[in-house]
Amino acid sequence: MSEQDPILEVENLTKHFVQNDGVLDRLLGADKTVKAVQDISFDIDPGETVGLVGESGSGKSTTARSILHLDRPTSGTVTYDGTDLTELSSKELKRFRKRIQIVFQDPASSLNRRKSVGQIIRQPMKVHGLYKGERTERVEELMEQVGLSPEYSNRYPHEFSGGQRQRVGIARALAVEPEFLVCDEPVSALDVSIQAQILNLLEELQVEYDLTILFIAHDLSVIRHVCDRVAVMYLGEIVEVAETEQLFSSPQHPYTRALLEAIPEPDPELARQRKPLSGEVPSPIDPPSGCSFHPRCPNATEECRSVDPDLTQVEGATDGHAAACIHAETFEPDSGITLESSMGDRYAPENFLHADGPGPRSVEPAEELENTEASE
Ligand SMILES: Nc1ncnc2c1ncn2[C@@H]1O[C@H](COP(=O)(O)OP(=O)(O)OP(=O)(O)O)[C@@H](O)[C@H]1O
Repeated sequence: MSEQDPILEVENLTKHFVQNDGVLDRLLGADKTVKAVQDISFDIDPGETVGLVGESGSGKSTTARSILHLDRPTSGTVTYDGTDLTELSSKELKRFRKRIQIVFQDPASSLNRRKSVGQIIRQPMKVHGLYKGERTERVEELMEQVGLSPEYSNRYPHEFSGGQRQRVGIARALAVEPEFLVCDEPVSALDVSIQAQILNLLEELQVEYDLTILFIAHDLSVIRHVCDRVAVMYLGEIVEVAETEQLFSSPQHPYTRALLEAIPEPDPELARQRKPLSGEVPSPIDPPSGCSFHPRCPNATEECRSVDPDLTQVEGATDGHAAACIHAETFEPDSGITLESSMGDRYAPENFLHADGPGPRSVEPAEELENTEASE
């Protein structure tokens, strides 16, 4: 880890949503509180890529939106480069957003279908009053950087494949030269054959733009080849943090172990030994007592029903490897799960690095469309 000050410091961040099922609930005061994010803390150093991983509903997107203040946090602070974002007015926040941009999961819904891709990429420059008189050239430059031919700038999102639309989403995020990129499941909606290309592209652009990245995913095998450090989220809480290789070689929290077990294993013998996690993430309206993972945990004891381990109290929580589990130290150091032997590791270096050549290439819309499957 770098010895510089963190660029982003998230401290005791909490985001609750108030939900009611209609007018009657409102009148009766029967509002429910969705505890989407519960008192989480973590730092990101300049130039680092930190992964946030967890099942659907664990609070990853809400964390991202709260960091960007697209949703105002209920409590806690988000400090970016020494500025407490919770203190900023809406106008100051708008100015600030030039520095932090987001790439969304689903490029089909996050791009305005009535605008050409050129207009879409140009929009953030207009909002922030940048590149006046040079916007057309900047759009062309960005399209080339993300591997799209500028001659297609007048085409509309539906004329592109899913992978190409995500390239447009990335160009839009980079249009104002941000320092920090939040990538919210940027490849989850894409066909597997396209995922490595987009991850490659992000890796190249990270170097070019000197970016710090918060990378959100539910798939640990994506995280492994993209991130320096990982925070694992369950039901609104961070349950384990570690440098990436450490997390994979000696996961400490039973939930992290379960996520590793969930990675597909082609060898039937090894697949049989896997113990996939049963059940679903409980409702954040009424989370379980004690350790919130205890109802699904294979190692849970009576104590886990009442004791709620606080990650921030665990040694190494800010600069090393820490897990919020009272039994963490009793587990074997090695999980025995080898991703290298698994087809689940489709992002292994030989597949991942420069899967589509040494640099971003210009792709004809039709060419990549042919390579994508019906899922798009
Ligand atoms: N605006 C909202 N109002 C009420 N509840 C919400 C709202 N946004 C999110 N939630 C709830 O908060 C919890 C966390 O959702 P969130 O989208 O952050 O999880 P996630 O880990 O990003 O999952 P996914 O990958 O499915 O998006 C979920 O139970 C979700 O239903």
